[in-house]
Amino acid sequence: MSNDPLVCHDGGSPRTTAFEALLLSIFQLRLFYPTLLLLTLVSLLRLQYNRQLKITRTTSAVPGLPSVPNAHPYFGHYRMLSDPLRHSFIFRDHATPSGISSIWGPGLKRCAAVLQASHARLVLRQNSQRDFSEWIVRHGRKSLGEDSLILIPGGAHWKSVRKVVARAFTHNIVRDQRLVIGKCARELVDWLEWSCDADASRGGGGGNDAAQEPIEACDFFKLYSYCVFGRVAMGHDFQSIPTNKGGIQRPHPSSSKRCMPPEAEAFESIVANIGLRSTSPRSFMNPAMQLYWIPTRTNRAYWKNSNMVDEMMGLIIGNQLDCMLRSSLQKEREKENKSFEGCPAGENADSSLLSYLIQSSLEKHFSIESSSACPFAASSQSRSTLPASSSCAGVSSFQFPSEITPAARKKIIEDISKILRTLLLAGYETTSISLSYTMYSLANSPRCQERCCEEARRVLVRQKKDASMNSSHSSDGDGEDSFDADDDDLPYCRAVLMEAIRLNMPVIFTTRVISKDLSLETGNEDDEYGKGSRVTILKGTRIVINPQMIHRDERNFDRAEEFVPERWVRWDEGVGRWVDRDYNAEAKKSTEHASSLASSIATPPSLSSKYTIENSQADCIPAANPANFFAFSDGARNCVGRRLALLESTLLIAELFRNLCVGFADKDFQLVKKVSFVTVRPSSLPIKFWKR
Ligand code: HEM
Repeated sequence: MSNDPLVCHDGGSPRTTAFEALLLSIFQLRLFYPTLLLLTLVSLLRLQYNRQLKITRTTSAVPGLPSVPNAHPYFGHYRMLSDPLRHSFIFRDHATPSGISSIWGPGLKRCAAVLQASHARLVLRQNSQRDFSEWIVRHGRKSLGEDSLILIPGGAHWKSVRKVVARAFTHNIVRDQRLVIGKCARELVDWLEWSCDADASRGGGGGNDAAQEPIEACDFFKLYSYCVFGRVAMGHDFQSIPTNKGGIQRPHPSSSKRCMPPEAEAFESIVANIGLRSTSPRSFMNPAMQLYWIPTRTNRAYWKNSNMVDEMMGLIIGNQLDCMLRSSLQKEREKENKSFEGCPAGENADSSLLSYLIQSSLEKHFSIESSSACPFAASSQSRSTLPASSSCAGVSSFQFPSEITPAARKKIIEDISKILRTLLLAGYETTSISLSYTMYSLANSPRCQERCCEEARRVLVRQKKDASMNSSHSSDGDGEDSFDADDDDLPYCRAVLMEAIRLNMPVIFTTRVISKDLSLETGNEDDEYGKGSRVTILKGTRIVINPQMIHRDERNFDRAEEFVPERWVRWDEGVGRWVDRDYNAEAKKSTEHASSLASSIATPPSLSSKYTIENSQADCIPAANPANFFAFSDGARNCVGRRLALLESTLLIAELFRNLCVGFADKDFQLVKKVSFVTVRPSSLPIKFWKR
């Protein structure tokens, strides 16, 4: 028997009571209208989807240029381009002979992609407007602050923030940090050498064939870049590189992931969070991922990590600021001949880039607020401590004050904390990924490892000789020699890094929105476009620049797919060292005396005769044009931390290879990459080191 309440069971026709009829109508209304609404929505979405599909498949984003087919209707080509190795063919195969194609960006944004270095250079040098998706900007700003240099699209505001940051990264300021960086490199290599000995004593033996614990390259080099960032940019030691000090046995570098300081893990999780919330389609529909105040597990973890990073940065910046204030007061007192206790012993007010950031930030506040309230004007109850020269007149007459108002102190700490978050995001992973790619390239090239070793040993010997003559040699205090050199002293090691990131770039791609119509050449002599033909790309179009594809194109570099550091440097017999190659001078010389060029190549010293043939083949490569190298981008919006990245990576390469060799833990290793947020990294790169 049916239990349906709407059926009469007395044998007659079904009857409904008034109440049941009401229920029925509500039930019907309830389902009918939402269903109707849903169906309408789905049809509209389908219509829109088909429209976009038609547009993206059939029309060119930039008229006059070949279009890359099969764009995703909502994400354009961005998703496809995000893995430059797998998808590079869609640029090359669907471009004009001079390498320009037309693509759709997310939300049907009009984009042109360029492959030729001269086009990329033109775009980067003429424009400083970069754009990210609304979602990335929204979540990025939440985590990195409103004024995050990376996220500001361009314009006057970007210029003023960039000025503050760029001042802390000038050539000389970064160069002054070489001893601090050299010491970090020495500590990391000391740890590795200790692990090689430990492996050997456990029966692993030495050399390439020995069984050793594999080291995950990215995790391992993160410890180094975190250490350098802490000491150089913040004047703080995070102790991310384990030492044997204090009698505690350090772990093997194969477990480097577990050595990450908690603040570094917290920061990484914040960065991963930006990526998750702003690039995953599932997150867009999930209110708990979009609204930070909902007490979900992800949001609670986010706030916990964010507070941890804020607290750590607040403490470090506050200490440095107070120290600088005390120093300033000390100087003032000294002038007045009064004794005063300044910074505690060992604390140096001007030791790190942080001091320059603080100073630039003070100057910025100072000049901005000079017309209204000066941030350093002491409150009514405290004495006026501004030195006479630091009146609120402007930057040029700036002198560090000895006291500031509590509100100004808080503001400065907040501002610098945001700048440091951005620098950490931009500099920490990029450097560790670059070093990992360098190990990948060197593991494939024992020949280049040997040349790095030769250069590192030679520079160290010369350094010792110079030091014994001047008797001002600095040692790291542990009886080990570390480099008192910068990357200009180690051109071969620097060339190795440049060549490694030429082939494998840590940053996926960059974009510029062009501010005025741009005319680019589209053809060559023997193609359908013809030499001299041009296309006009309209103002407001987004230009996509994928450096790795530009770097791997024969139009821009000879033997583009090969790892040949010698394209950047040559051996100079006269000075007895590697020197940077002068592309323009060599290009001129080669057209004038083509035949005499090969015979003019000097033979560099070698540790063995093992690689004689390969070395001489490498030495014959034409010079690379540095203007075609975009790993740090170009123009006004290039990488602000380039100097630091080059210095820290070069010093580590020299320190590593003077006594060690690198190889793959697995002999059949194949590089597979993964995209995370804005970087492309090896999904895994297990390597091993052994002593020479
Ligand atoms: C090998 C390591 C590095 C690589 C490959 C790299 C690469 C890049 C690239 C490609 C850009 C984008 C520029 C553009 O859009 O045109 C960039 C921007 C930036 N980089 Fe680096 N970078 C590295 C290390 C660093 C370091 C160590 C720092 C600082 C500590 C840093 C700070 C920045 C900042 C702040 C920006 C944004 C500049 C702006 O928008 O004006 N980078 N970097």
